[in-house]
Amino acid sequence: MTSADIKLKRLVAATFTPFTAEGEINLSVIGPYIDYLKEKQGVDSIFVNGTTGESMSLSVAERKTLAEEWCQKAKGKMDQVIVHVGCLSLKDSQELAHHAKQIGADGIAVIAPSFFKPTTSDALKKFLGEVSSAAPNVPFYYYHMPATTGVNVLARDVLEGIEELIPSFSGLKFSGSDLMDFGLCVSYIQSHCSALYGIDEQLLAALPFGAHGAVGSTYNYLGYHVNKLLTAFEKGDLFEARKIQVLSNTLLLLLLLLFQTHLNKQLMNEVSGLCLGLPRLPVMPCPQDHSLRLVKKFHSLFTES
Ligand SMILES: CC(=O)N[C@@H]([C@@H](O)[C@H](O)[C@H](O)CO)[C@@H](O)CC(=O)C(=O)O
Repeated sequence: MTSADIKLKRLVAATFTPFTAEGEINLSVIGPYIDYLKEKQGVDSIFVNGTTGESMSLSVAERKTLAEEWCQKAKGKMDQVIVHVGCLSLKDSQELAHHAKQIGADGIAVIAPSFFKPTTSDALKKFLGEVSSAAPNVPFYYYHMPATTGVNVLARDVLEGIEELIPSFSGLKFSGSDLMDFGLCVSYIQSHCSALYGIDEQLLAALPFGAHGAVGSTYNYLGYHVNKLLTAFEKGDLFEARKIQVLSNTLLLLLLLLFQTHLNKQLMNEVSGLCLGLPRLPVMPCPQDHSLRLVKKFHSLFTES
């Protein structure tokens, strides 16, 4: 049995891209980062070069180098590495998809292009199909994120008939707040496919709709706690599950009030002790007073209780 036969479930950390002080990608942190996720957060799968990983600010060459390192260092440690290969250019996406296949990625994910936007589900499906044709046997995930891409096509319309176009279709990462659409996607997909929810602050609401797991940035530093939320939900202990969701949302409320990718990354730097560096422009570095407030909140909620 290969990892491709194993359904993607539970928590998947959307990883940050480590940068050096000079703003170059920093491969040396990736090994320790994977160990940290596994040992301290109980996270067994990763989603690399996504939104949290600032993929759209990386060159194709950087994305390849990073994907290679993540896959190599994750071998024998992580269950699955999903490489996001979506780009504005179909050619770039195909090149990354083909590369992901060569390096043995467990899956690829593709977000809708957001400059020239597909305006119909058919146009979007055609784009996704063309990307997957560059890596035909690699499990394929559609990455739905309408608020960020501005592509307001219902996910269930994208999924309709997708297996004919993409035989390797394996599921979707749904980073949208329309739970009706999400629920319909869950009921539509085949049993070997995964529906992964991507708005961390609403995870508990997505579980009764049938989410098989979740992909998100906060599982980098809250994985340990959110794993307990999943277990509580599975046991039917909604009181405990709600308690954990509210605790994590109390932190996220502050994060969202001040939100920018920079803060999220800074929080991960502080909590994990890893040196992931600053984000890349146009994302600005985190003002120190914000980061101090956030770290204080994190400790008061999660380490002092
Ligand atoms: C807009 C955004 O960054 N969304 C995050 C969430 O995990 C998000 O950070 C979290 O829900 C806090 O708002 C993920 O959906 C993104 C993600 O999984 C990725 O990095 O590809």
